[in-house]
Amino acid sequence: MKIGLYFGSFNPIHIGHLVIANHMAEHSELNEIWFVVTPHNPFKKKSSLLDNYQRLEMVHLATESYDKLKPSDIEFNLPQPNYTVNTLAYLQEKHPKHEFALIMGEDNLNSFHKWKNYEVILENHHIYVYPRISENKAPVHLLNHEKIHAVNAPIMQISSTNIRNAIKNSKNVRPLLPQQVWKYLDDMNFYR
Ligand SMILES: Nc1ncnc2c1ncn2[C@@H]1O[C@H](COP(=O)(O)OP(=O)(O)OP(=O)(O)O)[C@@H](O)[C@H]1O
Ligand SMILES: O=C(O)c1ccc[n+]([C@@H]2O[C@H](COP(=O)([O-])O)[C@@H](O)[C@H]2O)c1
Repeated sequence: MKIGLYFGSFNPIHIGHLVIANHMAEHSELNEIWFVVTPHNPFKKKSSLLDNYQRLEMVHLATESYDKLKPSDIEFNLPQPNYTVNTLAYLQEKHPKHEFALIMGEDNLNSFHKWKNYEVILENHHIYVYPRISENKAPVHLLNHEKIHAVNAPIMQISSTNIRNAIKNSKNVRPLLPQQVWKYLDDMNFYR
């Protein structure tokens, strides 16, 4: 099977993430999309992060009615911060018959050349990149790389950071989140 790995902090998962994952599941050769919930992105501070299992629960609630979208807690027991190259090696060993590709927004491709062993990732995996509005452009050698594929997915200007800030300021964020995720967040008083 061809699996698209959608790595993220998902703090919280929002409809921007879901629209992209569903687009990839329906309009590419990928059979399934796995949302890999990252305990600790090497480039981000951990302080504003909800607990791993609470973020995983939100991904579970968001994806449970989609056959091709699955949550993954594979990074929970791997060393932190989580370097994607290590997770990919672990996954490939665990599932030798699957072919793993990465899904990432243009914002992540801009800094991809700073990721640990990014050349090794590119040697072994295809990367599907979808458009996001960002100030920087990715380096040309990456944009033209044979393993990097641009995907014409819709652009949604939503971010988890804006959602967290809006909740803190008592704004209504309900349309930006899958309904079950909003209810869970609200019941648990998250991000207030
Ligand atoms: N609105 C969106 N549309 C498409 N992709 C998105 C969107 N928001 C985030 N992504 C992508 O989803 C992946 C996981 O993102 P992440 O969990 O960091 O969400 P985020 O909204 O960017 O979070 P934060 O604001 O906390 O940095 C990344 O590859 C990121 O580029
Ligand atoms: O491997 C790296 O060096 C590396 C550097 C920065 C980010 N990543 C991963 O990229 C993913 C996207 O993270 P985020 O927080 O932007 O959703 C997440 O899984 C991070 O662990 C990985």
